[in-house]
Amino acid sequence: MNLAYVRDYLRLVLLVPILLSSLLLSSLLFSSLTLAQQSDIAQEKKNVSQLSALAPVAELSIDPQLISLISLLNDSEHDQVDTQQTITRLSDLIASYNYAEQCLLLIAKALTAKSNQQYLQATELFQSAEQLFEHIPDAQLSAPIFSQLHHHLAQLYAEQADYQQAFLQRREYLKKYQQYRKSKRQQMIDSLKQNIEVEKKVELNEILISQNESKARRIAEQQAQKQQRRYNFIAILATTFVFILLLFRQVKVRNKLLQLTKIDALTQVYNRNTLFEQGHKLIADFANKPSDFTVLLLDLDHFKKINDNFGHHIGDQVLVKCAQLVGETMRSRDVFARIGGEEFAALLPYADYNKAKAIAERINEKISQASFDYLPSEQKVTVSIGLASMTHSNMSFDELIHCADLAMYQAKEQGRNCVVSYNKIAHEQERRSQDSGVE
Ligand SMILES: Nc1nc2c(ncn2[C@@H]2O[C@H](COP(=O)(O)OP(=O)(O)OP(=O)(O)O)[C@@H](O)[C@H]2O)c(=O)[nH]1
Repeated sequence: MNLAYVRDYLRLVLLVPILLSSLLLSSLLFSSLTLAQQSDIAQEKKNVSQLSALAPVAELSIDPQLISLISLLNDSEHDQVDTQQTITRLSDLIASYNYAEQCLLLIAKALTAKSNQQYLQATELFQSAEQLFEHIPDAQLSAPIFSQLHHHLAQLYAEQADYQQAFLQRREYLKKYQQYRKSKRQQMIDSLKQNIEVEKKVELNEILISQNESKARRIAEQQAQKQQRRYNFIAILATTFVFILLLFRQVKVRNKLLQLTKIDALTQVYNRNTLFEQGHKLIADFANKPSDFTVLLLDLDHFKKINDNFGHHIGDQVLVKCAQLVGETMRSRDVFARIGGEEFAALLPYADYNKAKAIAERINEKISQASFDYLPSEQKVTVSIGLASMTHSNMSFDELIHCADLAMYQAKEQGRNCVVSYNKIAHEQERRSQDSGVE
């Protein structure tokens, strides 16, 4: 009991002189303040109280000049005159400053006072600055530029042997420092996350771009293929067209050649081959189905004289004209041909003797009465015609032609420009032979 009592007593005895000496020191320091400095502090306090009326919550903007001023002051080798001038200059802007800027200006002044070892004044300035903390967002206060206030206050309190306050300030400083580190770390994490997100987005964007490119390439390829198919189709179409054109041309040429083999080049009527071909065919048809069939053989009279007198080319024109005149007399089913030189033949199916004779006489009349522009008017062109009709179905075409030929020669003998029927000759011959037999 006694020992504890003695210990408490000693503590009290030690504490009282410490308190007394600190009070004495404070009063001495206080008295050393100049009147001007006191008025400064008063002004600062007034400004603080005025600004307290406003209460912005969002992070406050800070004049960059203040930031560089504080960092200069934190440099132990700073130019005091220069920094003092800056403080004075920036103090003029106090009316336009927000809480944070006000606070930093106070911190700057406090740092100046502290470096000038005006600890009491520095403490008061730091305290005034601290009062503004309630108007500044917590996140902003954890920044070293603000939180250093606690560090300096801790030093100043320790200097003034106010260890409790020093401890509290130190603790506050560490707390804010931790907060600041934490928020910085979080910021870094957020920034990394953001970077990762951005990278992901960039990657995704690149994938999308490459997908779009490959899609565009695919579309272009498809279009090129489509175009190629179109070209191929056009090429095939053009080739087919040309092929068909050539085929038609070929057919046309072939027909032309075929026609040339059938047609007489000068008179454009059938030639000898066609006549015999058609004649054999008609004879074969009539063998199955007997009907009237007559052949005319025509030979121009004294044609040699025409050639000799007027020239071969005039002879040719006479041949052409005569062929044309005979052609006009033919029926659609008749076959008319030039069998050589100035000799022609006509096949008249379904024509009996009388009908054929009428046709032959019509031909005779037409040619003899025709006018030939290139011949003198007195020059007449006549034709001798031999006529032979089928008398029985066993008669061959060659026989029929031969009979017509005989009749034609008879017509020549009778003085030309006439029609002679083989049937009549045969009949005459028969009658003569009968007469001679009777005699
Ligand atoms: N211009 C021309 N003359 C031809 C052609 N073919 C044959 N001749 C001529 O026809 C003439 C036939 O003469 P001929 O056989 O003596 O008969 P023709 O003078 O008509 O006397 P007839 O038949 O007895 O009336 C010949 O002079 C041939 O040269 C031809 O294509 N063109």
